[in-house]
Amino acid sequence: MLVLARHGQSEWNLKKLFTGWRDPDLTPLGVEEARNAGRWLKAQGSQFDVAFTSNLKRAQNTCALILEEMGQSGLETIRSEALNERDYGDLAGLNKDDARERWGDAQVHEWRRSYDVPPPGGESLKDTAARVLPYYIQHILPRVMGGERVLVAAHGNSLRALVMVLDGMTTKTIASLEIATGIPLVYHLKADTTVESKLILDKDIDAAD
Ligand SMILES: O=C(O)[C@@H](CO)OP(=O)(O)O
Repeated sequence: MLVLARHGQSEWNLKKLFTGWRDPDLTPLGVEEARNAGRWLKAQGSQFDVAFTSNLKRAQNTCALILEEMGQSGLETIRSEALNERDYGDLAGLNKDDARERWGDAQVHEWRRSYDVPPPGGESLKDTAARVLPYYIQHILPRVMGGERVLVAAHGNSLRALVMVLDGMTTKTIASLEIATGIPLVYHLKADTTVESKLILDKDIDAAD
């Protein structure tokens, strides 16, 4: 089992600022989203053998809150900057609405969602994939294929890079993929490492207990 979870809402998500490698913490809502993700996973009967997260605190804290809700605080947790958010370069810290006013909707959308157009001074999704995928193949996938239940708590664009490959999306269809904060994606893989099943663990799942 491989569970991908984007961090809960961050302070800069709330302020609509490009974040990238900057390191804001979760908002109170983000903390609640992370805890809910843990509750839903627990209600589903899931447990983990290892967790991976980035070098940024919004993902690390999301990881810790999920594990805490599952009664698994202290689980082996491996941090790597390979799982960090896309580096937003010169856009980091700018307001997304202000950026649209300055450069236009189409240009800003291209920087945010195209596959291979990098924001000024930053990484395209292709550049992000060039560090996320080797890390996935070398460090995460062997543990999933070894039968371990693996949590990856990371970021919108580092997870888009991974989901693109898992779901067999193209450089065009990836442009419309959005990953919501705090909604776990639960994958089971076949022996050939392709996807057997995918469940989006959202609020429709009954987690009353
Ligand atoms: O600002 C960021 O780092 C990311 C994720 O919040 O934004 P976007 O959705 O624009 O890629």
